[in-house]
Amino acid sequence: AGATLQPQYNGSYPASTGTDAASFAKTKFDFVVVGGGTAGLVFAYRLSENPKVSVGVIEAGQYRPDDPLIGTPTAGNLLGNADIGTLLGNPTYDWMFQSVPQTALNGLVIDYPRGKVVGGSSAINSMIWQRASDVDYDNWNTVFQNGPGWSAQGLEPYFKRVESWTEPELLFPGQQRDPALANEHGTNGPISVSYDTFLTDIEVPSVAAANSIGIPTNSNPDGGNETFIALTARSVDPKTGLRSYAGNAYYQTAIGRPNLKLLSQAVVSKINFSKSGKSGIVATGVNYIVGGKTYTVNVEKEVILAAGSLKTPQILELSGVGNKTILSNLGIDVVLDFPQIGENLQDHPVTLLDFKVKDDVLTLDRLNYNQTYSFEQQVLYNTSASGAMSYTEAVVGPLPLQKTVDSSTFDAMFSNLTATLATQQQTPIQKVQYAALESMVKSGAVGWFELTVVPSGGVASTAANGSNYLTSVAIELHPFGRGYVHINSTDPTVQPVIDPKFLEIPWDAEVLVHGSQWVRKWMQSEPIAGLLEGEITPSLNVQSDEEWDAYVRTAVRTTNHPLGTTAMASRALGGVVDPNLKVYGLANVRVVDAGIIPMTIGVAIQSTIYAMAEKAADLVKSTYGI
Ligand SMILES: Cc1cc2nc3c(=O)[nH]c(=O)nc-3n(C[C@H](O)[C@H](O)[C@H](O)COP(=O)(O)OP(=O)(O)OC[C@H]3O[C@@H](n4cnc5c(N)ncnc54)[C@H](O)[C@@H]3O)c2cc1C
Repeated sequence: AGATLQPQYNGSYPASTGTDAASFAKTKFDFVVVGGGTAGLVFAYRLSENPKVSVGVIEAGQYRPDDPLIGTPTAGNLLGNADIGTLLGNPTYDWMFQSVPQTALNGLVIDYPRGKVVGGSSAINSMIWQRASDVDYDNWNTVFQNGPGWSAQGLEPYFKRVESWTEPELLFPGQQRDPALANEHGTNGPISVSYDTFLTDIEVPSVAAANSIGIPTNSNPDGGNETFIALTARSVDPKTGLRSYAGNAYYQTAIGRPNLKLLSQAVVSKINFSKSGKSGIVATGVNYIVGGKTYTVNVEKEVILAAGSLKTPQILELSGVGNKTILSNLGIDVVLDFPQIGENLQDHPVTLLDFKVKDDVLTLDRLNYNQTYSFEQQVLYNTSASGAMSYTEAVVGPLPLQKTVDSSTFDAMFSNLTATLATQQQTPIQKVQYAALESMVKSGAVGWFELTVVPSGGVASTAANGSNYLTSVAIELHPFGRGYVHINSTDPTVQPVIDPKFLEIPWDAEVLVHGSQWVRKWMQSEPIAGLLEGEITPSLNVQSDEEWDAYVRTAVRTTNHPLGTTAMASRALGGVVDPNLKVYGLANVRVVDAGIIPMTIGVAIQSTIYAMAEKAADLVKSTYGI
């Protein structure tokens, strides 16, 4: 039994997208973009708007237009446990990286899904579309010294440029129809941004329960203040019900341009450099592997690295740009000693709580065990792009820490934090980050931990057939932990070593402990409490702070927002790219992906990445007057 979606797309994919490995190598490109993912495709689309500019994109994954697993919102991601296939953990779509065993999590290994398909992670993500509070972007200007172009105000036109926004039909308890919300959004951009038109039985009572314990509804979370509970936007086209992502919204609409070529199923292994000219270290082209054979494509102007925060550092290191000790140990010739590359890895750690929901309460689990319902919903989706198959997570709530812990707990946590940080050796960038974080958390005006609720089970524990569940989630938005990603092999197909160092700073564990406790309290509040049979995971056996701490350390996962590994910051702070996204010390290499974000922001990161890539395209266009 299960939904009737076809498990795999059976159509024939173009073997390539109008090019092949050998002819791509012979083409003259002004820009070679490494990675046809979220940011890379935005950049390629914008640069190739000018027919005189030639752009070549190299992507490791396949081109899968019209794939229902990618397109159908509920299909590949939320219902990953159903018999309709899954995007995550499926090598056709996912690099399926894993972290090293986490020291503070008793050796737990964290799964790191990353999109490996045209569209990158935007093809496999959960489609939540959020904008952070102004302070998070203003920090890029002030704290990281990138200038006013990188601030909330400087980025605003780019957020709008990305979007075709449709206002919400449904409203949550406490939500007003705020005209200011429309002013925050664009109406002519490639990505369709909309809101759920279908809810299960648990979202509205969850929001009402949060309201009843002092968390108001935010009617305009995109207006510079992300905090409190809100109906979140999502990257779904309301007319077709399909995921709107870099693959279909950007690349597919530009596929006919003769000056844009995308080579799929090709893995970039290194950038080639020349040091002989007077311009310093100049990228001359890149090497890529197709079918075991290495090809070289030359570049006229620039190499744009857009392989994502976990792969761009690997490509730089394989090319001789990185920490000289790591490179020399692997026998790689050092082109540029750059120890900050791959450092400063940050992410949003998360813990989950599963609750059993009463039998007559609708959750998405019904799609899994009730064939009549799932057939009905499939027909509804196919005919009107609506219903359960069109669902994405709707409830988000970045809460200031002070809303979830009392002032004496906050003070105790804060003094422990200060004591921990005092014992640490900090890099220049950490020093300014920690000072900014301390002042942000003390202000009580920034989201520190985010709640969300998923109307299905099997997320934290295995769902029994025929039963209904909800999973509520506590996400830490501004952790102090800093990890790294580095190579330990010269083989470009071997995944780099990923160590997010989750919860090594005790404060980060305390935030998740108190966040999880708050989530339990939320679920024990009416009206959501009346719909629940009880807590399954971790169960009411877990009560004391120590028991919660032990649970959290077995249950941490990533929210899939790794960033910061090629941080945009001044050179004095140890930044890797400058405000034009150029790698310091290299004449013509830029990074345009999540790696440039210097510090975690208080929301999911995709809309920020799209906006950043739009801005990057403008910067490059103005550099060359194109
Ligand atoms: C499972 C999941 C759920 C998420 N949910 C959300 C959400 O709901 N909301 C939100 O805002 N964000 C979400 N995110 C985060 C967001 O989608 C990503 O942060 C964002 O898409 C990353 O964009 P990017 O351009 O940095 O990298 P990517 O989009 O990952 O692009 C990198 C591309 O480079 C390619 N590549 C890498 N190495 C090579 C190589 N050597 N040669 C050739 N090609 C290469 C990859 O295959 C990929 O296509 C989620 C992410 C994941 C993985």
